[in-house]
Amino acid sequence: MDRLADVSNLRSSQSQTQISHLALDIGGSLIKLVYFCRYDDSCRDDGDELRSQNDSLCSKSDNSQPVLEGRLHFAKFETSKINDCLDFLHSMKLCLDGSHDGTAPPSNKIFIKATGGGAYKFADLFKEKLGVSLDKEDEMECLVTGANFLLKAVHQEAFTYLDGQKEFVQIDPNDLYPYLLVNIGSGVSMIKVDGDGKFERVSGTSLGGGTFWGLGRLLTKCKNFDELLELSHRGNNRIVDMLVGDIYGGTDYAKIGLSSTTIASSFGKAISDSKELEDYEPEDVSRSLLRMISNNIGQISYLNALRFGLKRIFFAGFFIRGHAYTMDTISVAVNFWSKGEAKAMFLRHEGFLGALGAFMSYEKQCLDGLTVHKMQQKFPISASSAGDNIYCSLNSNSDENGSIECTVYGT
Ligand SMILES: Nc1ncnc2c1ncn2[C@@H]1O[C@H](COP(=O)(O)OP(=O)(O)OP(=O)(O)O)[C@@H](O)[C@H]1O
Ligand SMILES: CC(C)(CO)[C@@H](O)C(=O)NCCC(=O)O
Repeated sequence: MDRLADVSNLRSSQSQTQISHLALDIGGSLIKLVYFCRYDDSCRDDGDELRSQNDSLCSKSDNSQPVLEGRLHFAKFETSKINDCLDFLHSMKLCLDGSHDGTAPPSNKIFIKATGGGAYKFADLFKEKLGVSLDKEDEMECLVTGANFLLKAVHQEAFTYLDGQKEFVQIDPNDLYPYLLVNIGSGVSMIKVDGDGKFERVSGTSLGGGTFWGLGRLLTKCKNFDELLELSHRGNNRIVDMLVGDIYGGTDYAKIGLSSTTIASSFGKAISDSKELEDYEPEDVSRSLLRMISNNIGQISYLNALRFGLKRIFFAGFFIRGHAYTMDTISVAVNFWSKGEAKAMFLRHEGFLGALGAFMSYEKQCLDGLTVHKMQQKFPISASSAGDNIYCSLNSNSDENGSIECTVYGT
């Protein structure tokens, strides 16, 4: 599978840096990792590595002095290939167990923050293979913490996408709430967010990314997710979908606001007796499926936004993959149903909300402040917990392979 960063690159970058904190989000389809690599030469403390949560992770320094400077890195693995992830983590062993400097804590004291269902399902496997315990954090809470962090602290994190146009949205951290967070993973969660730690999961649907990938694999014989997405670029859904015009003899049904090109029934043309699956192009099937799932999520999201009077909807989760057609379809659905009242927005770190939230929970417990910054520019922003300082921006070329430069400050 594709990975955010090839494991060999990750390994070579590790040799120059030290991984001091790591958090995992183990979902139904993908495992997401967020880890902090300190810059060796800028580290102000004595170099404690990832340790037990009660131990020296909580390094302190003088007032507002940087205690760690480095980069937040992101990586992902397929959950079905969890052994690749375990191998990768095993390759961090030197950092994890502190054996390089003789400060290794007893293995039963090593904790890694983890969220998602896999934090429960695979806890024994992590213990058995790596000797580490997973310190479980609630999935919804992590999603919200991750979203709030990104939206408040990372410059140019949110954007709209309509008619092929991507536009970054300036978020005022003092005027962020309330909003609807729609996380499209294997399944979909819709969360009304009212503040830091103030949220309610108001809806969800099982027709999500897992449905697109699962049905798409069966129907097109694609071997991986990217191949399926790639196919959808080239397809024409009108071959598979039944349009209003197909039913109305080529005309609009203007009285109820439906144009002839509106999809009346996803996959509706496949009812034809004269065609079997082999007679359809996989490209067209993939496009129709992507449109069906994206439309449905866009519509349910809008209805939930309407239910609670929310004007802003942020879409996240790895289903999106920054894919133009997916974002366009979701945006059109929100725009269509809300008659232009509500706005669909997307996040650059779409798939890492949960892992970031789990990472931030180290901060709640012991780090005094995670500060993310860009060399040239600093944006002072109040952070998720009182007293913290977050200065932040994102390295401008950063996409899903991106890392974020940051500093952990002591107060
Ligand atoms: N390389 C990939 N391999 C498999 N699925 C991918 C890939 N890239 C994107 N996806 C899509 O992303 C979805 C998973 O997204 P995400 O990682 O956000 O959710 P998850 O945490 O695995 O699921 P859940 O939260 O429901 O447990 C997949 O179902 C698929 O639609
Ligand atoms: C079960 C979770 C929360 C696991 O991440 C997710 O896959 C989900 O929100 N599924 C949708 C379940 C539903 O509300 O119908």
